[in-house]
Amino acid sequence: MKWIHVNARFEADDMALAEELVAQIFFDLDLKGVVCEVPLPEPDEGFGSNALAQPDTHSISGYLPDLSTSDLLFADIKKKADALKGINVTLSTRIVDDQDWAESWKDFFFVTRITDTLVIRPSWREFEPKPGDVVIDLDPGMAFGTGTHETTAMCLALVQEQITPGASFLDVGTGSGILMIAAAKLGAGTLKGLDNDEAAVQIAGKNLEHNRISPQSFEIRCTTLDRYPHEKFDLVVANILAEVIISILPEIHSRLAPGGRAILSGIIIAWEERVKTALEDNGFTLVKTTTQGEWVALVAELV
Ligand SMILES: C[S@@+](CC[C@H](N)C(=O)[O-])C[C@H]1O[C@@H](n2cnc3c(N)ncnc32)[C@H](O)[C@@H]1O
Repeated sequence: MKWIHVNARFEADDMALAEELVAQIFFDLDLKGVVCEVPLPEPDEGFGSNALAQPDTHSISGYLPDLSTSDLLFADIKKKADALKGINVTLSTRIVDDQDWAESWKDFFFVTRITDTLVIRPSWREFEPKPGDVVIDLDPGMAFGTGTHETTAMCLALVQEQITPGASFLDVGTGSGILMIAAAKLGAGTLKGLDNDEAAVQIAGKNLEHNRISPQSFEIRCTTLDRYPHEKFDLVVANILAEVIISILPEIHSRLAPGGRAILSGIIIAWEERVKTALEDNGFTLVKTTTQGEWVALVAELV
């Protein structure tokens, strides 16, 4: 089958907000394989043949099936992109084969050291770990969560910092399962994850198995938190948009064990204060704030 690769290059004063708004257009119109391509610093030396070209501009890409209705959909993307205030979007398209697009995003995913000891290794790249390294082997497929996005990187570092041996862990919006794998390798006891995207649930399960996480120790469901059983967890992580986080704070609250903590990420700086106010309104105490680029991650516990 043929697909139309749609690329939206964009420029704005607030690039994080622009990324979110342009990506939302792609998600709303149900484009497949949506990825954000962000210029990254050059990968570390020593990656040798792994060091492939990186994007030099910010862009969002996605795929439409090449059907008779595709022109209408593309016109809709253009109309919505043109309506974004203060964001200059340039759209381009090209026809590709199914096999090409399923693999093309891999060129932009490298071995990434998140903390002194926590490393993400894409399953198709080679890496020689140092003594003490905790390595997450990942093939995110079409699910979000490669570790290179600031929101995920902050979550990973905070999971490493906040996890206690044997802790029960819940990942709300698990995507590729990257945070569950990190939690398992850093000593969590039981691991539960959920995502409202069935494809993510499948990919996450495969990634946990690939990392030799015992199937008895984890469970991943396709659902939302309001429909999730009322179990208690020592650590709950949610890397979702700020609006969603605010709406599920009561659900998170009721699933925290005494002394438990929540790591909340996916919050652009413009939303930081609103999330902090919502935390207070919902009976949480803020423990820590971290920032990377335009993104904020918060750690909170019950009052
Ligand atoms: C930003 S990604 C985070 C993925 C991964 N946890 C990480 O940190 O990289 C958000 C994930 O949440 C899922 N999601 C979005 N809204 C959700 C909701 N209301 N309930 C459950 N999952 C949701 C999406 O499908 C996506 O996989």
